[in-house]
Amino acid sequence: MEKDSSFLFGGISFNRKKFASDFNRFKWKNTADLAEKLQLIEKEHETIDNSLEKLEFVKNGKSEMEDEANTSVGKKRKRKEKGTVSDSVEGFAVFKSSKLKKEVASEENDQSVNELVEGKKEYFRQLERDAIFRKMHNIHVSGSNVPSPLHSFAELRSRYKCRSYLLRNLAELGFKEPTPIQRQAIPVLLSGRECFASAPTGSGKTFAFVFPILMKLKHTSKDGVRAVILSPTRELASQTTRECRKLAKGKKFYIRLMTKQLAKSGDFSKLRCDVLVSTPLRLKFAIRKGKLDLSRAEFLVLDESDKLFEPGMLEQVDFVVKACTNPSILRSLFSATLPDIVEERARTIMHDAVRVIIGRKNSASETIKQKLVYVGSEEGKLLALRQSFAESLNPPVLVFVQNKERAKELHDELKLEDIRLDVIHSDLSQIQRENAVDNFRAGKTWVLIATDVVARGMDFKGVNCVINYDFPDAAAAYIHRIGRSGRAGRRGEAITFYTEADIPFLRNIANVITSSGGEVPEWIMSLTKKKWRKHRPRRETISTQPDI
Ligand SMILES: Nc1ncnc2c1ncn2[C@@H]1O[C@H](COP(=O)(O)OP(=O)(O)OP(=O)(O)O)[C@@H](O)[C@H]1O
Repeated sequence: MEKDSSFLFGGISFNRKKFASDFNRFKWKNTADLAEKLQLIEKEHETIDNSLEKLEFVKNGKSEMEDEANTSVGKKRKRKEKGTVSDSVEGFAVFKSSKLKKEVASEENDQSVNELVEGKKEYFRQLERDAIFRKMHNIHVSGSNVPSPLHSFAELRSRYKCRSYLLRNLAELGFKEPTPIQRQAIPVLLSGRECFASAPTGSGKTFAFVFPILMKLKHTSKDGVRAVILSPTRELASQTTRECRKLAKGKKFYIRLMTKQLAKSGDFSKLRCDVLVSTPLRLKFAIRKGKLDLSRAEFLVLDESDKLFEPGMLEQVDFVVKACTNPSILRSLFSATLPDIVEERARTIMHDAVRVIIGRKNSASETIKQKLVYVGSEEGKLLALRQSFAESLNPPVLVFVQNKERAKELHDELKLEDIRLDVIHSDLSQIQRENAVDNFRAGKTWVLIATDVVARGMDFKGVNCVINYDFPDAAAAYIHRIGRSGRAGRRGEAITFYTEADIPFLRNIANVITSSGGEVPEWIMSLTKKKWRKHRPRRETISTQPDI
């Protein structure tokens, strides 16, 4: 396990007045400013180092700071998320200002004390470097002893002895730099720590959990399942399996998708499986029916964890979690939206987990231009959609509706037009759903009408525009739907139609828009925020055809 750590100052409060000079030293505005501060800090180390050597607690080999920090770990979590002065740097300022004034012990030094002092000095430098680096990449962490973030993929070899095949595969995929979530979540998992992670849509969370699994597995399974990844939909499970295979290319890992056939096949006693990707229901079925044994699983990932914790899925997830009985299993939760309630629930099953948040929690990707469009009525929506297609259809476009009935209606309404159109919803067969996804991916379909079955996790490259034909039923649904566009740093667009029925919930979406840098009219911001449960109003039919 790694030695690097930043928990020491996790909970020390910071008096800005008292330590104004220290505070100003760490008050930065931009990346260039940060680099300058880094240099400044390096210079100041000499003075600090000299003083450090004289401290009694260092001589005694006992870290008073650790004790001090341990008493208040977690207190600053809220403040951390706001992205104020980075935690360890802040703590360092406190330490520097208070400890240096303390009594100084005798000048006698022996070699072991020197070594200890050297170790401490390097440790502080590392804390500062980590804090600054995290600040630059908008990474917020909490938890004890958080491993240093990755500066490059090459570091995976020097720090973790990463196998060449993995680095080769990353290069073949065209990945030059780790994304912020990969920079922090990969070291956390590789250090054997459990993890809650939240990062914007399209920011590379899949590889952030797949990579450490493949690295840790090393050899192919002789029997049993070694890693389990749960996804809320079949489409996402299938995509994750494919991504996992891409990264494992050249290595004979057994990476399996729990299909209906496999779930029904019965005898899992001889199953060799390194990574098993499944929806919770299929896995529960397989455990029950086929006596699939997960007792040796070393990893459990709950992808789109907030969705998995919703009623309806929670019971199945709970069943799977309980079936993974290996006491040293590493569990991790990933999602672009991670409500506090999910974290609280998850904490009950996790041990000493590290929390990694990229940017602001529960916000949309900043690369998406978001627009709200008033359409008055259902009829108005159809007119607005036709008009937008006529004026500026820029495929691929995803159109989200409230339910499968409405998906069918809108498809029927538009299918005779000169647009390559398709539809996906849960009433279609597995093959039909797969074809719809494949054709959209391949560019054969220009416009895909969809329910929320493809709202989460699906990585359709280059979706130019997401249209919320029907207003989403929650802020999280909005963030995930529009996140099918603007992925991996690309630009995207999201248009949300709203009618009178949706106005009470407009402010919630407006907040998401403003928190990701967008603008909304003043009158919307002055609406009161309505606490929403699922907003699924009864809507008039889309169909303009007379009933026969
Ligand atoms: N380091 C990287 N450099 C460049 N592209 C990357 C990198 N890591 C992942 N990607 C690409 O970014 C895209 C989005 O990744 P991914 O699907 O993992 O996002 P996500 O964060 O899981 O999104 P969502 O919240 O919607 O599930 C994918 O096409 C993936 O191949």
